[in-house]
Amino acid sequence: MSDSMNEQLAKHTSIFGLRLWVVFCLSVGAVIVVSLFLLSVWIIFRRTNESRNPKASSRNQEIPKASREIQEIVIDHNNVYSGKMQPNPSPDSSSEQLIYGIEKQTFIMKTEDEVSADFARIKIEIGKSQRVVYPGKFDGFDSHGKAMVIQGVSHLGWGHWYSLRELEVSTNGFAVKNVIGEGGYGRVYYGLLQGNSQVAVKNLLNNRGQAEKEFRVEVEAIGRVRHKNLVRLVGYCAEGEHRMLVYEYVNNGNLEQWLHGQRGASNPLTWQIRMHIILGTAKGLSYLHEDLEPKVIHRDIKSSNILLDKQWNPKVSDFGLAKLISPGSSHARTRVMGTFGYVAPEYANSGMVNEGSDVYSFGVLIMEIISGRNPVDYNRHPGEVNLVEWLKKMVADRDLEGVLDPKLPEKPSLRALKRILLVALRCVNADTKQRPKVGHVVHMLEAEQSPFIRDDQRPIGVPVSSTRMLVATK
Ligand SMILES: Nc1ncnc2c1ncn2[C@@H]1O[C@H](COP(=O)(O)OP(=O)(O)OP(=O)(O)O)[C@@H](O)[C@H]1O
Repeated sequence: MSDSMNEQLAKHTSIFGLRLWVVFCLSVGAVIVVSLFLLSVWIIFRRTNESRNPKASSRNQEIPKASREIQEIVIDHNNVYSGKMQPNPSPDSSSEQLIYGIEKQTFIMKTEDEVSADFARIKIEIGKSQRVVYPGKFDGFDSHGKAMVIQGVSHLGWGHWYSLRELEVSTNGFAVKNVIGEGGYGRVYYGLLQGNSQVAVKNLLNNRGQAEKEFRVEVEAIGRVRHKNLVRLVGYCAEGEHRMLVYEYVNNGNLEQWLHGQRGASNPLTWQIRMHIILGTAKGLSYLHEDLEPKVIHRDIKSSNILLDKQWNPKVSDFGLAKLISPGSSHARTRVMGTFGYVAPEYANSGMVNEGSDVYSFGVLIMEIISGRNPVDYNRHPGEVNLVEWLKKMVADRDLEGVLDPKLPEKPSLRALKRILLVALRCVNADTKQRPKVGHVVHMLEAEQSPFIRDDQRPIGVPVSSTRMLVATK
């Protein structure tokens, strides 16, 4: 049977005298090639169609009538990023800065996937949105990313749309005496709006389109969130080239000033306040990582980005570098950005960012809060320059009390110190998979700060009655 089949297959055919089995193989190959060709033609046709008419791809998503205007903005947003890897326009950034994120770069790279993830997210958010949209006032961004604002005050779904004039009046014409801070992306002014609400107005530097990007990232990352431990973005302004972000005013400075600056020198933070700040920061972060979809990775957790109110509640600020990660993705690949000393090693090496990178920075922040030392301090002895390395060594040498900030008014119990050091060390674990989730950190810290503080947990030299006094008076 098989012999006769072989014979048949070996016979010569009329097609160039080729044997039957050769003809057979050639036919199968030809069918495969033609199918692949047709498939690719179909894919190209679909892509061209979608890029010409993005609405067509979302035809099946129901978008409330009131939100159509925002959908237009989304489309323009997509144009601005153009769906391609953006080259770094900063010619002077050295490779060292690039790897370690010593200096903030002027661009945030987005891959095509990230852009479409953002795109999809915004559409979904808009679909869900119950907020009122004021049609006909804001025309979104034109294809060059410039805001097209029709005269007067307008609103964009969430938050308040401020006119430049309104913000000028509230900040005394952006007076120097109103400056409350200055970051890599612009100056921050104190403002008093009509109705006496206090705000902080961040006037974004228009550095090769950076203002536009910072503006969009912050609005996308925190425009929609409300949490006691996150600075609230109350509105924004985009007129002509101007891009401004308007936040709730947080009235007690930032943590860096309290740990390393004048404020803390005369009135250092107590152990309880420090623990309260750590817990609140963890809660804010866990909200970003675990309660939002897509989750938000802050990427720049550091003491100057932790603002404090008079009750010592910490509020995480500065979402200009935030990254959104869609459900199902374990990480995003981005340009390494952040602040030297706080950036997780794997992120610095590979550009892969996920919650673990924030957890690492948070671990460094805990160490900074306990020790009162900067994450990197070149004024110290060689073995003490890097806070994480120094602290690990101190723990290995069993000199736990040696890590405490000498400015602390009173020392904590050894047990409380051990607990918080353990949390910090776990957060900076070199293996990102071994780091805890921030939600877990919150549980660990809450267990530690339970009202039933045992005697051995009481700060050294502090009577029982004052142990629970969390809010110190200044
Ligand atoms: N909502 C706010 N309320 C009160 N002060 C604020 C507010 N936002 C910012 N500030 C002050 O302005 C300073 C500058 O803020 P900004 O976020 O621009 O920069 P930064 O985080 O200090 O630096 P960089 O952006 O370069 O990392 C803050 O450190 C803080 O002291």
